[in-house]
Amino acid sequence: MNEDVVLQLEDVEFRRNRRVIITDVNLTVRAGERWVLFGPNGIGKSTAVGMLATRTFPSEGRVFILGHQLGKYDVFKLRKRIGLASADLARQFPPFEDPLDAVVTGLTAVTGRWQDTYTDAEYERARTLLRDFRVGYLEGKQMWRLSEGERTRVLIARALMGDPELLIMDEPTTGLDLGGREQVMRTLSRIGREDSNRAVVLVTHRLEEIPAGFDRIAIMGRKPVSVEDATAAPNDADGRGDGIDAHGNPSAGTIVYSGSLEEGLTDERLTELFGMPIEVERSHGRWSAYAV
Ligand SMILES: Nc1ncnc2c1ncn2[C@@H]1O[C@H](COP(=O)(O)OP(=O)(O)OP(=O)(O)O)[C@@H](O)[C@H]1O
Repeated sequence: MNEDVVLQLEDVEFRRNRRVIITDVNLTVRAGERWVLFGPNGIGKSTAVGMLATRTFPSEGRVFILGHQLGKYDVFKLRKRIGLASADLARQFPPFEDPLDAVVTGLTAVTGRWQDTYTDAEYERARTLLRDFRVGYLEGKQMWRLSEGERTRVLIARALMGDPELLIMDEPTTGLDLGGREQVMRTLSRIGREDSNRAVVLVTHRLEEIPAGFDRIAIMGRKPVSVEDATAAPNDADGRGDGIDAHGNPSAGTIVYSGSLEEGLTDERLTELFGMPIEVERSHGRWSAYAV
């Protein structure tokens, strides 16, 4: 595989309880690229991220991360090279963990300090990161007491702790107030524009939260259900039950577009994706979209 390929998903499918959640997912992310993974609620973005972060395995297809095939290489080694900020990860911290420890353990990718030890310099870096996100005052507190916004900032600081080759952020601005969101956006824009080989994947369902420097997008939508697999819905003129499979589940999510952000975010594509007329706008370098 080409050396600068950081992530490669080949015909990936993920199934649970007889339901196909995502299918036919193909994506290549190279060193230094900044990607947005975009799509409506429940389409499978976090499911895909679970694989990119080595937390779940595909039911079909192959996932390569930093040159290694998922399932055929030690995930603990891989995790040390990946920075992750996600709500799933946030739930894994022991409730009484000191936020400073939650950040410094980003180096070893464990949740919950146990027998691992860190140097003074590493702790100093963790403190600096906390201060960068204006939550230096959280040192000595307990994770379970943090507000959602504080927890988010701790998570991003942790994701950056190991200077990772691959940075994955799943909805990093969830729960933040306006000031907090804009502050995280500033940091993400800095990461987006930094001159480095770091590959970054940012998951969002809000166009307003695409930071500067992110110039590629993978858009997830529903794969059309084949006529044989569709369930007839009572008021459905063509008797297909749009987007509902034979078990009554929504049809699988897939990547319907990947490439340049500017070419991807069109009125037509979002109108089709959300099933209503949408107009996309861009001002002050930021994107937004409204139903018209
Ligand atoms: N382990 C699982 N078992 C069964 N169903 C699952 C599992 N994980 C996810 N799902 C289902 O798969 C679908 C996709 O979920 P996922 O969280 O990946 O979507 P998402 O695009 O991240 O959504 P959101 O934008 O709302 O966070 C949902 O319908 C969810 O209920």
